Amino acid sequence: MQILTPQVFWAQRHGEIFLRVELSDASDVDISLQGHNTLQFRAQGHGAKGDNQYEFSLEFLEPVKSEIHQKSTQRQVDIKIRKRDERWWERLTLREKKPLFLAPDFDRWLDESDAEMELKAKEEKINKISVESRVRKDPYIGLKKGYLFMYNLVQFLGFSWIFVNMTVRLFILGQDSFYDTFHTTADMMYFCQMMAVLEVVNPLLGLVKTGFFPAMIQVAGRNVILFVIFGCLDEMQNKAVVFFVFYLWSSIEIFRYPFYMLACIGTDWKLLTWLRYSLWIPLYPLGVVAEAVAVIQSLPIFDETRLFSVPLPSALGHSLSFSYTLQLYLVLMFLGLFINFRHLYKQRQRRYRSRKRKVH
Ligand SMILES: CCCCCCCCCCCCC[C@@H](O)CC(=O)SCCNC(=O)CCNC(=O)[C@H](O)C(C)(C)COP(=O)(O)OP(=O)(O)OC[C@H]1O[C@@H](n2cnc3c(N)ncnc32)[C@H](O)[C@@H]1OP(=O)(O)O
Repeated sequence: MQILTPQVFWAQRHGEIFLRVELSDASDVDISLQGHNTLQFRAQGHGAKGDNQYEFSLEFLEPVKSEIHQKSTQRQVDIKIRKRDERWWERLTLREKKPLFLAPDFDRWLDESDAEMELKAKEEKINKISVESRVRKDPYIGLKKGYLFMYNLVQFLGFSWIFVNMTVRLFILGQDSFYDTFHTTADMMYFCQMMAVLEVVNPLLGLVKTGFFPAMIQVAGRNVILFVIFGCLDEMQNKAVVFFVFYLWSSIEIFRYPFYMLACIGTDWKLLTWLRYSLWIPLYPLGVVAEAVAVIQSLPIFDETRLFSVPLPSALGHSLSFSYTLQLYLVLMFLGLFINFRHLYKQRQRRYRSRKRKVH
């Protein structure tokens, strides 16, 4: 019987070689590896020269792994071989001159960059599945999401009430509304800012990805202004600065909390996301300036009332006014502004960089 060579088509990926042997109804298929890189193929089948014994040998460019996957169908024999080192080969065979029976398999053919993209897509899919399965493993995920959703909803309603109340009063009373902001909205602001302490607790419990430090600066900074400067000094409560501080705080929160609520249910509204990650740019410095004005206005009042002053030994004078602590706090405020401004800038970059990557 005449021994012939079948037509063989090939393609590669970074880790594998695919061979397609054009032999129908193949039987007695014998595929073996000699050394680390020479494949021997022998089979009985129907090829270009009819029913015959067909065989070929291929000496690969680089070593391959010993296990060979083979599948014979009515039309062809498919062979998959793993490369020993996962890298792109510039050709299939050690000899530069390609054997006549060998041709590219255009059904499977990819050039190096396309194969890399395919590899990356596969890796991303595997990562996504492993992240999803990790997430699915958390039995309390529903409870955590439910708690966060409710927390954000309550804060959203609280700050919306303050914002709407102040806006309506501004339209009706004009500038006069500045002076009784505290008396009309303080109870709700106390409630919202006390609840906001949870924003420091949540990252500690691993419920949100927020940094603990930025959240602490934010909550502690506002609560000093609300509970110490406005809350403890009656003289501060009817000043116009209360209006500006409360208005600036609530202007961001009526967008930030609904943004978080949507995040809890896996939804994202482009405009809301943009507002959450952009409004702080003018509002944050304005807020810090308004808070600084409130602190400066309170200094003479603390000096006069001696509230929170620290008694000193008589040799050093009467007592140390709390206004000195507040002067130090003023410096800390601008340091806090810098830290949180940088944090928010990074969050914005991260959000828009990762979104751009998802689009392409
Ligand atoms: C006595 C000691 C005193 C020490 C302090 C001294 C310094 C004081 C200086 C204080 C200056 C304060 C000035 C300030 O009060 C002025 C104003 O506020 S003016 C108004 C403008 N303000 C703002 O715009 C700031 C608003 N606040 C914030 O943005 C946050 O509080 C802040 C911590 C600053 C940043 O937020 P965060 O880090 O959380 O960023 P993200 O929104 O991107 O969230 C990160 C990821 O976590 C998820 N997340 C966060 N929280 C929740 C939640 N409640 N529910 C659900 N999910 C949440 C969020 O979705 C993000 O997830 P992902 O990355 O998957 O998108």
